[in-house]
Amino acid sequence: MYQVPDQRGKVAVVTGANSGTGKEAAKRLAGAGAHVVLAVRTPAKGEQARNEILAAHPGARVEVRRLDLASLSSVREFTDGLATEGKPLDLLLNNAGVMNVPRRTETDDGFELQLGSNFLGPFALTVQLLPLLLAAPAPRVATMSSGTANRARISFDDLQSTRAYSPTRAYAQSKLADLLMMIHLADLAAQHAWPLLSAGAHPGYTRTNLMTSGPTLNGGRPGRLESLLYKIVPSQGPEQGAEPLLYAATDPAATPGGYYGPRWSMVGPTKAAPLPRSARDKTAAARLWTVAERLTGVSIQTQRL
Ligand SMILES: NC(=O)c1ccc[n+]([C@@H]2O[C@H](COP(=O)([O-])OP(=O)(O)OC[C@H]3O[C@@H](n4cnc5c(N)ncnc54)[C@H](O)[C@@H]3O)[C@@H](O)[C@H]2O)c1
Repeated sequence: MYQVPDQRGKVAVVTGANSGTGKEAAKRLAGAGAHVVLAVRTPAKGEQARNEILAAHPGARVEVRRLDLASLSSVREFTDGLATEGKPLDLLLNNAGVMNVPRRTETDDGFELQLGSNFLGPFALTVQLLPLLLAAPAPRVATMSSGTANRARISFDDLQSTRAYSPTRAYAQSKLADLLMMIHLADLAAQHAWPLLSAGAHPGYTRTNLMTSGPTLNGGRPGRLESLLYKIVPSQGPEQGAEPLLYAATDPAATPGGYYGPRWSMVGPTKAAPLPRSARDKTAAARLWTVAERLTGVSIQTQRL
């Protein structure tokens, strides 16, 4: 089991912290002494997670705040709330995500739902939190991707899947976009000499709500083939699934632009997972960052850094 180093005195935001790997990461950070903000779409579910964390770690500092990554105004409300309080932010864990949404759906802002929730919302969140992150001595942004990013491509000519929608392709694209964001943020940190470390993770096949609330290999209800695959493909619990993300967020050996995977896939978490070839394309990373700035209206130039 990965031992999270002492986090006393640190403030952490974990998105999607009411379930799965997010709840586990929040629990482990709180157990290591961090003040953890559970950033959740449904506050009642966040309160339930908070109670569970407090039951495991009485006296832990855990608070619930509403954040809907599928809404830029909700992201703005969330970051404005933290900015008003002005506490430096040590850790941001971009964990939340939706997978294989069966039919093309749009966010409040007109983005394809998986791109919006998994990438554009987290992009706006990350950039808007930069002033608080850069006020901390050694801030980190850890971003959750997925093994599906390995076979993804960014369709710059149809980013929002308006011409053709495939649940799995749109999910994989959003997770590759997460990796490109992580890489470009690491490059920006180097360029600007920020002390910020940006690293990525993928959990490996993990038994969470993501796997049980509808998503399947074909984006519909699990068929016989999927049900069989779920039984035979090795999977793990959220306790293990959260570890690569926790490693990226807290381990002294994690490196800028590092990418960490599960132990059983023989690539980590103490060793970097191989970055998919498409995630090593720095031109694509810079291009996607510019597209995200245009789509969200959020950029580092408009932040007080
Ligand atoms: N479970 C796996 O096998 C697996 C594999 C690869 C990658 N992942 C990634 O791991 C991350 C965590 O997923 P999980 O497996 O714990 O599943 P999960 O469904 O338990 O957790 C996802 C969380 O994201 C939250 N979320 C979804 N949309 C949101 C929104 N618009 N605003 C705020 N929160 C939102 C959900 O409420 C939930 O708390 C995701 O990014 C997912 O893509 C999971």
